[in-house]
Amino acid sequence: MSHPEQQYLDLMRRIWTEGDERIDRTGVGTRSVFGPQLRFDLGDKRVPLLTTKRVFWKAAAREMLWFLTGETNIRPLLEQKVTIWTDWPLAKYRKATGDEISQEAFEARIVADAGFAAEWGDLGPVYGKQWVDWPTYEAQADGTYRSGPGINQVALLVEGLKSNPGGRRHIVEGWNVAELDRMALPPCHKTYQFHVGAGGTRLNCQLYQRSCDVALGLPFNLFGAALLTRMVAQQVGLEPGELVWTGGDTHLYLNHGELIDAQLSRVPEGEPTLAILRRPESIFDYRIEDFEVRDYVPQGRLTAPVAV
Ligand SMILES: Nc1nc(=O)c2c([nH]1)NC[C@@H]1CN(c3ccc(C(=O)N[C@@H](CCC(=O)O)C(=O)O)cc3)CN21
Ligand SMILES: O=c1ccn([C@H]2C[C@H](O)[C@@H](COP(=O)(O)O)O2)c(=O)[nH]1
Repeated sequence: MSHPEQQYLDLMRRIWTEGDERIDRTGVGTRSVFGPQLRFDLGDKRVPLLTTKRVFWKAAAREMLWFLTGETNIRPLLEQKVTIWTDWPLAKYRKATGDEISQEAFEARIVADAGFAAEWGDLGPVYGKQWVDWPTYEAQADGTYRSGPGINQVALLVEGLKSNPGGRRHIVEGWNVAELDRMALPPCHKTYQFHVGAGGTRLNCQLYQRSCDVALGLPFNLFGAALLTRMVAQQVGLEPGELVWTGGDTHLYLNHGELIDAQLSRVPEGEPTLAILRRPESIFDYRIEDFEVRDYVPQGRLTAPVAV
């Protein structure tokens, strides 16, 4: 049987050799395929964490925990030294002020100055906001609308899986059409659907990712989705089942060639596992210390520039 990671490498090779080339929004250019699928068995604590390069899984885990807090400001991420979201607020700040501040100085200022963070560190109503506080509106007698209570999709998901495991509506959705224009980036990993299988014992998850940066984003997104599935499974008392990942526009940036050549020359080895050390009271009470990755011996780090 081939290593599960081989699916990732095969996808990478297929996009690089057969992908359709185009100029994308960022101006960098991509090769792209549409609609691929990857499947990973999450049983026996297995986790889709790439071994053909070092993936900073703690950054992905901290990002996932940040989503679950409903937070949309990058400040709490930066306080934990997670810098993957800095580029967007930084570009906006530079453009608005003409100040060519360095990334490090911008990040330091977001951490040091709450007022500055409130003004420049927010990404708009992205993932976290939609997941745990999807806005609602209530019609008034005079025909106007006022804000209603937010909807916590994640809490409803956990409740729904417990009360109706056979349900076909276990979905967490990030794509709030009415608010897309206020988001720094419309959600990429936009839909998570959960499914209870294997005679009611296992929790499966399918993630639909409308747009995927295979070299930089996908390694994080796979780990994040597996982590979310594991947390939800633990909360509802199910064994982890399968993670199905489906991509929309699934691409490689043209300036990622060096990383791609290096990674495709490597062979996956080992079987990392993810242990959750504690069962918190709720899906919202996990901490980074609760997660331990074992048997992770990745090959060397590979870096590539992120397209903004
Ligand atoms: N073009 C693009 N690709 C993405 O993957 C992406 C975006 N934009 N925009 C929003 C978020 C931010 N994400 C990112 C951004 C940067 C890295 C990145 O640079 N990763 C490096 C270093 C990670 C680290 O130092 O912690 C890596 O080697 O994986 C990964 C995911 C995923 N998303
Ligand atoms: O979690 C994420 C977030 C973003 N991406 C990538 C996918 C694209 O390369 C860009 C987003 O650009 P759009 O023009 O909005 O599609 O970010 C990712 O792979 N994973």
